[in-house]
Amino acid sequence: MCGIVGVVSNAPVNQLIYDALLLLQHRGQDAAGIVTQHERKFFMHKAKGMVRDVFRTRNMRALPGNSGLGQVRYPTAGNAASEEEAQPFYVNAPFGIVMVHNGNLTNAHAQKAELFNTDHRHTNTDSDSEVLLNVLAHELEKATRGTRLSAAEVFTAVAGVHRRVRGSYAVIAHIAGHGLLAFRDPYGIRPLCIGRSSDGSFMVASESVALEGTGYVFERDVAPGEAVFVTLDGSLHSQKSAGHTQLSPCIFEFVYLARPDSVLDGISVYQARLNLGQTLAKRVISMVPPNEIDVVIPIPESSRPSATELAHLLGKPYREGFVKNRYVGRTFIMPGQSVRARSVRQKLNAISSEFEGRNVLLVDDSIVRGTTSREIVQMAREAGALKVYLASAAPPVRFPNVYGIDMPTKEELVAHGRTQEEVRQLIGADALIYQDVEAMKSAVGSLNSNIAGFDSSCFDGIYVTGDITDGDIARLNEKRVTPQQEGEEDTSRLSLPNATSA
Ligand SMILES: O=P(O)(O)OC[C@H]1O[C@H](OP(=O)(O)OP(=O)(O)O)[C@H](O)[C@@H]1O
Ligand SMILES: NC(=O)CC[C@H](N)C(=O)O
Ligand SMILES: [Mg+2]
Repeated sequence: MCGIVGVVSNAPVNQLIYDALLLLQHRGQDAAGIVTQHERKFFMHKAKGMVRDVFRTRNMRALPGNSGLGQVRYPTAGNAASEEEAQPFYVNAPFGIVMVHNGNLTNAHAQKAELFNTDHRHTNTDSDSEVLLNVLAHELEKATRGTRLSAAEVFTAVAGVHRRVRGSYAVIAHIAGHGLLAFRDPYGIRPLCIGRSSDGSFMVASESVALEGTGYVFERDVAPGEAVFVTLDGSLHSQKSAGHTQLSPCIFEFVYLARPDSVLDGISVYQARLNLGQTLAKRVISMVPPNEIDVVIPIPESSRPSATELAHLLGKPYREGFVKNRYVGRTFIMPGQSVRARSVRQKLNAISSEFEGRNVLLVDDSIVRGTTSREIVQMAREAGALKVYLASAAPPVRFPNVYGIDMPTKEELVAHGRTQEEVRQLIGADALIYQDVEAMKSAVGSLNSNIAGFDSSCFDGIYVTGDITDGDIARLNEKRVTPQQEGEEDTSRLSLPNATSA
């Protein structure tokens, strides 16, 4: 995941894009970038870091113009450390295009070769997004050969992109002098929505929170396989540009990635998390007698809605036993395992009085590598808990994600190849209760009957774009450079002796 935003307005957009990126910061903390357009010229600033650190006043002043786009990056392809892979990406022909991408292509290697061998286009990084931009540019060149650019040519080009690329892609591109283009892959794996302000200007963004927080009114989601083109004078054109489409959003957006105050594809993320808490309550009651639980404690931040609902249904007090340092970012989306492990204790601290002499039920939204849960269970014991039970509002994460979440190999997932009992021992809990896969799908799916299904591949191994083989996964990881590969100690796989001696 990453956060993306694009705007066509009749007033300067630099501050507006900055504000929207701040509202999407939870989707990417590694790099940020903005491009604006003024008199057919693009102005860009991008760098590694969070939005507040990347944009100083002098950078903001150098972003003039009434249209533009931006991104916050969470690297899931190429080199996490590379400044050059921060987005937006730019190509000068045809017309001049800048683009931001949320998602991951699963055939970037093949497209890169085709770009080089057949289209004679050079890409200079290992980013799949640079490949995607060059495919778009090539298709736009083909569609406009000998004609002027209008919405029809733009949609022909996007149809060409759908024919060539596979994987997940929510995209916003700006074509110099012409307009803003947004499109979503045929499965709508990553979210994208569109809104309008009272003065008639448009915003396209990953999540509705970015619209609401900047004074825009949510209008609708971009449909899977649909392309939307807003010309610089503010007229909107849209067309379904992909053949077969089937809305199958990533269920992990509802579990963890998105902000709870967003509504994605007609589903309130907050309500989805409450529902997950309800179904989890049934599992908890079947595994731990409620009279053995004194208190329900969430692991901040994302598990809170599920934990409140769970506590309510169990009839147990809900208490805040951990305080989160708000200046430490989200641990799961940090690149590199050792930095993630260190961050858990920097980020969360226990309030001993909530634990002393009590049997506590800790609730998290998901257990991925097990980094958070193992530390937290130890901290609860150190704070004086008698029994420490752990419940996860999501089922075990057992399969790699290829659509833009940083879970590239199954080996690093704590539940891969292990029984629930083995995971419990590793984490050191007295009981471990996971959500059931089907219960998760119906808890979220019941909130919008128009959604045929979800991409739940990290839980069930079913990839909505078709079979993904171990070879594909290995190839996707071939070009990845993580901080570990740049010299950090690799502690990505939890091992049993460490866990039990703790
Ligand atoms: O098993 P793990 O590999 O540790 O990953 C899972 C944890 O990571 C996330 O928290 P994070 O700190 O990223 O964000 P949050 O504050 O939104 O909960 C998630 O909410 C879990 O707590
Ligand atoms: N997670 C994402 O959406 C990342 C976009 C792109 N694949 C990158 O790594 O930069
Ligand atoms: Mg968390």
